[in-house]
Amino acid sequence: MLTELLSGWITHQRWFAGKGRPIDELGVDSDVELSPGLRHLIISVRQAGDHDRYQLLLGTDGDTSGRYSHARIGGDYYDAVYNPDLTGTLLTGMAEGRDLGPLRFRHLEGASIDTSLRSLVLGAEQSNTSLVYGETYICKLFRRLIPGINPELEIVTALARHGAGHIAQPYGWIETDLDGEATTLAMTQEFLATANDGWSLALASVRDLYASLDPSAANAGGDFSAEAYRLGVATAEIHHELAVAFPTGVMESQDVKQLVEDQRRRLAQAIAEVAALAAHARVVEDAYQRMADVVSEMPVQRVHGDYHLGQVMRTTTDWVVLDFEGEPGQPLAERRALSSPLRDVAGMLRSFEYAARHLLADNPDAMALRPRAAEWAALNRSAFLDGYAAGGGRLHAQDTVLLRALELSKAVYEVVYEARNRPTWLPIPMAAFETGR
Ligand SMILES: Nc1ncnc2c1ncn2[C@@H]1O[C@H](COP(=O)(O)OP(=O)(O)O)[C@@H](O)[C@H]1O
Ligand SMILES: O=P(O)(O)O[C@H]1O[C@H](CO)[C@@H](O[C@H]2O[C@H](CO)[C@@H](O)[C@H](O)[C@H]2O)[C@H](O)[C@H]1O
Repeated sequence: MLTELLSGWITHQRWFAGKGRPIDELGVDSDVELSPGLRHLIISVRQAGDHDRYQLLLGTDGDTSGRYSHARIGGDYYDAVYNPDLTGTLLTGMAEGRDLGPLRFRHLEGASIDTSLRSLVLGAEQSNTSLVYGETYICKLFRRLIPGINPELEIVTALARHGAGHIAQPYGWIETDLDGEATTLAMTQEFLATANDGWSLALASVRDLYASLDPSAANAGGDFSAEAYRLGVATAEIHHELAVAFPTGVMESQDVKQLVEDQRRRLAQAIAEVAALAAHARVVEDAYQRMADVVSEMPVQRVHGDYHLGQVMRTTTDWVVLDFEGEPGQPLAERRALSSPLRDVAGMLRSFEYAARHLLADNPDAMALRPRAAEWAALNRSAFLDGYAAGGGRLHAQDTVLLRALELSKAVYEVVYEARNRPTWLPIPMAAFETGR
């Protein structure tokens, strides 16, 4: 039976958020034939009181033995995102503004979409699945569905309307109604074919530093700091554009204290899930307390919300920011809430730490390289912050306290994320609580 096959298969998918917990029930909420051999499913997964919905493209043309055996779900079914003979229907639907049962395919006003292009699945570590059509479009299928308009679509279309730079142009989307709310299922954007993502560029620089005889991060051939500076400038500019396109506000002391309480609750939840974090609770608590004591007025606005080196791409001319979705797994209201732009700054600073430390794992010279890793992270941290200030980003004296608390808060989130998804990476965020910064 299809639901049994899906229960066995879904737990092995990178984007499945309920790993490690048994599935109590899996049901099909919506099943729409998009074209012969291709069905669009929305499924409900119930686990220990939690209810999550996911979408998938189900290939039913029986081609599971050969080309799509790697995507086999079971029986004659497979994950049809891998079949370019079938996925063209998504582009055609958006280009033509089709309605198929409960599914609505839409394009932006004036956008013309080339429907002849064939897709490939992007082979990235992802929470969603992206299809690249030719070298022109990227269509991201949001796997785990949260009722409401996806913040990515909301933000990118608003920024495009304001003529903002630093974004990949949006073309179209697919939506349906979930719990009575219009809910984004997929979104198509310009594919930046010649760009490199920040994570690979940063790792190339770290690799170069570790291999070089010159012990200084600034002198090594793959110095990243000029890019970190430009990224800081671009980040400040995108924050400015977000502040123009959406409402802004100032959080008063009382609300800051409430925010700190929320962070404390998240820390307690994280400790309940990852016991090793308990040993570091004091460091995090102290930083949160300082935030509650010192931060009296905090400017807030729409932000990226899950900003890291994997979310930014260097084109030949500039940095482009992707994936304005916020932290996957957080409730939509939280992801859309106004927040300090320094949350994004903190996210990127954490990412420099990740890049520096990632290549130490399994490295026989790890002990000797540790000071270089620290130097690389410090150099790029400071270049990014300089760029952020130069680009008009707000960074004042009291912000040091806020930034520290936000960095540790992000590290707490990362501990849970890694424990669930990549346990061997856990030491990277754990190290955040040991440094004396
Ligand atoms: N518009 C784009 N052009 C080129 N590559 C992209 C584009 N959007 C995403 N990517 C690639 O896909 C990766 C993951 O994209 P992202 O939007 O962060 O997905 P997810 O939400 O699943 O993490 C990026 O790191 C980048 O390599
Ligand atoms: O990009 P996503 O929206 O899927 O974000 C999630 O996955 C990220 C990893 O893919 C994760 O980011 C963490 O690992 C990165 C290196 O892979 C590192 O650069 C980031 O600083 C670190 O937070 C992100 O937290 C998670 O939400």
